[in-house]
Amino acid sequence: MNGGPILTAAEMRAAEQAAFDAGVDDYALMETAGAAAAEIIWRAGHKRDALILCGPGNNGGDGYVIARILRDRGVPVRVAALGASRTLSGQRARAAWGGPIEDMMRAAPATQLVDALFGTGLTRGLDDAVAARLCVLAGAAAISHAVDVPSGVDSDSGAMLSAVPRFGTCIALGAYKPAHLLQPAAGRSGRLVLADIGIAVSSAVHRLCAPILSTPAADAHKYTRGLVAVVGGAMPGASLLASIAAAHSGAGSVRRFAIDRPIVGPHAVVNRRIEAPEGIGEALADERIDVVLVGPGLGRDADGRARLAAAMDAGHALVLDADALTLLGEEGARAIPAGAILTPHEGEFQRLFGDLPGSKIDRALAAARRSGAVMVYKGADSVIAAPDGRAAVASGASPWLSTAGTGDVLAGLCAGRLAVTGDPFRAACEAVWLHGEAARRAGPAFVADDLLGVLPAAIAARL
Ligand SMILES: NC(=O)C1=CN([C@@H]2O[C@H](COP(=O)(O)OP(=O)(O)OC[C@H]3O[C@@H](n4cnc5c(N)ncnc54)[C@H](O)[C@@H]3O)[C@@H](O)[C@H]2O)[C@@H](O)CC1
Ligand SMILES: [K+]
Repeated sequence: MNGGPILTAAEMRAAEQAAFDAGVDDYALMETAGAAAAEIIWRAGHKRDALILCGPGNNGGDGYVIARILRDRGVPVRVAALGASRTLSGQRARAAWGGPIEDMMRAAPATQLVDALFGTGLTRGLDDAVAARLCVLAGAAAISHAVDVPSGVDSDSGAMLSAVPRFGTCIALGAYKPAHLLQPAAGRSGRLVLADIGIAVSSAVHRLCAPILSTPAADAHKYTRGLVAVVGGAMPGASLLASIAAAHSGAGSVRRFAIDRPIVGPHAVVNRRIEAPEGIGEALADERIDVVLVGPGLGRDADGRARLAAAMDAGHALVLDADALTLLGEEGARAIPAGAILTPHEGEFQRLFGDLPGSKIDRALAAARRSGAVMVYKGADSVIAAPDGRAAVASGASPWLSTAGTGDVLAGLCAGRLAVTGDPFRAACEAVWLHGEAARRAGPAFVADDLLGVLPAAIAARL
């Protein structure tokens, strides 16, 4: 499930330094980076006229290398700079370009725009006039590329420090950076391409990619494939959605303990009506239960609180979602059993953990460490984080997922995959991927129920 390491600016600099220490020449690295980017730009634009914007640092240096290579291939290239080059490699690349250099504020637009103003070294937002000019030039181009990161985004957090135009493509140099996957910065590029610049990079934080799933063993039976219990409450629909998602996730068996007995839904989900919260503990006292999911449709009243307490006291692996997270956030101190999966959205996360510092990745990792649970910190850029420091960031989620009930489906998938794998981090990664894939297959304007029907196909694609 490792779709490529994600490095902060400091980690990237350390990886580059390790390469320099091993004898790699720093200008040679800039030539490699520029050549890799130029190849991607060439494939998209061929001989269409291009304007390359070059900043004062090494990102600008990459820009001069790109300009020279494209010019040598016959592309009509113009270069516009934002002041002088301040790094030795940048100065060398600028000299090797050797052509005219326009003032960025006066340069006319071109069919292709390449933004090599600032990369991982950006320390503050661009001046308003510069940011506005960048937006005009990018908006006027038919094809636009951001080199490493779009200028104006904070590489480590994905925050926008000044106005950032939308680019057709962002070329990540050597490794992904948090800004490539975290919002709002991630939303400023239509396409993300990773360019290999030949240096070794590694991180415990990576981009989420498609999982490899397996079919049940030949001698499997329903209990060896995982038994999920879903504790419902006030709102029947939510726990039913979660239960059916769990049943379609590969788990062997799903039981739902709720106040209602639904008249719809698959007969394969065993529904037991338990009106009094006291009955939950007894229903969960079955050692064959692998995972308990509680939260979707639970309710936040005393009844919901009692059901949550019974679920948490039962001693099974836990998935906590929705109302369970709100109740926990209100109670504050109640210990979350180790090995649980928590699926908070932004508001629930804040209530549980307060204002943690750093990027969404940093916050998810801190919450995982603090609670001992795997975090599925949801959103357009879901971050899955484990207490041991591993994290995965999902990108490209369908915006149609922002509809009622999709969180219940995700929670059910987490529970089902946890029952199958017994590994909370792996289960959470698989669940988030399956959820995104189901949404992609469901197309536009789906309702959460539609995800259920496409889950088997999403799983089939990964067997
Ligand atoms: N370190 C290396 O050897 C390599 C770096 N590469 C490129 O270099 C980039 C990082 O280079 P740098 O560290 O030089 O950083 P940048 O090129 O992002 O720019 C840093 C420079 O801009 C100034 N600056 C920062 N924010 C500013 C603002 N808002 N307005 C005006 N000036 C501002 C800084 O004082 C510094 O001089 C990467 O993103 C990548 O594109 C690649 O060439 C691969 C090799
Ligand atoms: K850039």
